[in-house]
Amino acid sequence: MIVLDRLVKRFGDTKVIDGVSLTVPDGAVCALVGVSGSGKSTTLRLINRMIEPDGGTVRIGGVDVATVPLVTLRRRIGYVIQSIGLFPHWTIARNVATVPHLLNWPKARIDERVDELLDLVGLDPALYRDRRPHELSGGQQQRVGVARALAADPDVLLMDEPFGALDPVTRDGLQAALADIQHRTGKTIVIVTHDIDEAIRLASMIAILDKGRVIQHGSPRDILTRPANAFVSAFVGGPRLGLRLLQVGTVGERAAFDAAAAEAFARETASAVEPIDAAASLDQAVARMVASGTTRLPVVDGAAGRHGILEFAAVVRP
Ligand SMILES: Nc1ncnc2c1ncn2[C@@H]1O[C@H](COP(=O)(O)OP(=O)(O)OP(=O)(O)O)[C@@H](O)[C@H]1O
Repeated sequence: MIVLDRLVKRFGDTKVIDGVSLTVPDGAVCALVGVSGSGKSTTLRLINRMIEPDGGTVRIGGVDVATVPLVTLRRRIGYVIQSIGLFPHWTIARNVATVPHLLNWPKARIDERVDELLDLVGLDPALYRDRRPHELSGGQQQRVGVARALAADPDVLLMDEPFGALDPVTRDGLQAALADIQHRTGKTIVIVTHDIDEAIRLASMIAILDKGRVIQHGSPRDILTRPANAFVSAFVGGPRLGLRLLQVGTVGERAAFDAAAAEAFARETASAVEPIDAAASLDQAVARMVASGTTRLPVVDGAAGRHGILEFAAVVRP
């Protein structure tokens, strides 16, 4: 668990962090969102002591980070930034192994770890291990940045606009890869983004910052359905609010599972309509409906062992 307690940071006369308190549970993905200059990056950098606070504390797993030697802290906290910062003359393997080298791991253990991590971020070790950074695309380099941050198996991953510079297709791919990595490793992740859609897609909790303060935090659904004030409402809402609400709702919540629905399921699947998983989001369901020109989809709820049907009318019901 990461606990930020009444953090304050001044640069000159300006208080850029003004009493930030926030608790990020183990295994959560917390997105810090807000407009430019609201203090997102500064908050992130206070967590791993890239900068020191003027007031307040950061505790990770109950330990005040101010009491932990910096080398130990860097090992326990992975850090990924937008501009990647790979060493250009080093191979990809050497870049990924930056921290294990510092820790003097034996060569065989380093080699094994590098291959495991390249696999994890979706880069074939045999193809990429011995290349230099300039022989990779921006998206591939960013994957290497994530692998490097995970090298010493940190409990916490801090990410500062990691996908900001990428084209939408590459960004989608990397967001999915990150969600998968988080699912498999259970890391606690704090990610800075100014993109509320990225936050909704990746995060289990969102903290909205404005002028160095957390003005609201909660699940993506809470933030969308119960914005604390007009600022949050304008920030998360606008013309795309309806589409964002679809992202935080699941098929299972809106599908019917009674006897009639089970019969409709059988009819639809008999005519070769592919069922959708009850855990899928409603925007995925609507996308499928639009693409296949239908207003109903058969639904499989694997967890509860039942079949049902999702009608478009149930999706748009308030
Ligand atoms: N080293 C520094 N010296 C002086 N002022 C700084 C320093 N770092 C940040 N600031 C100021 O602190 C405020 C918060 O900056 P921060 O980078 O945390 O914002 P942000 O929300 O991450 O913004 P962005 O989305 O533009 O990256 C800004 O007004 C910035 O100019």
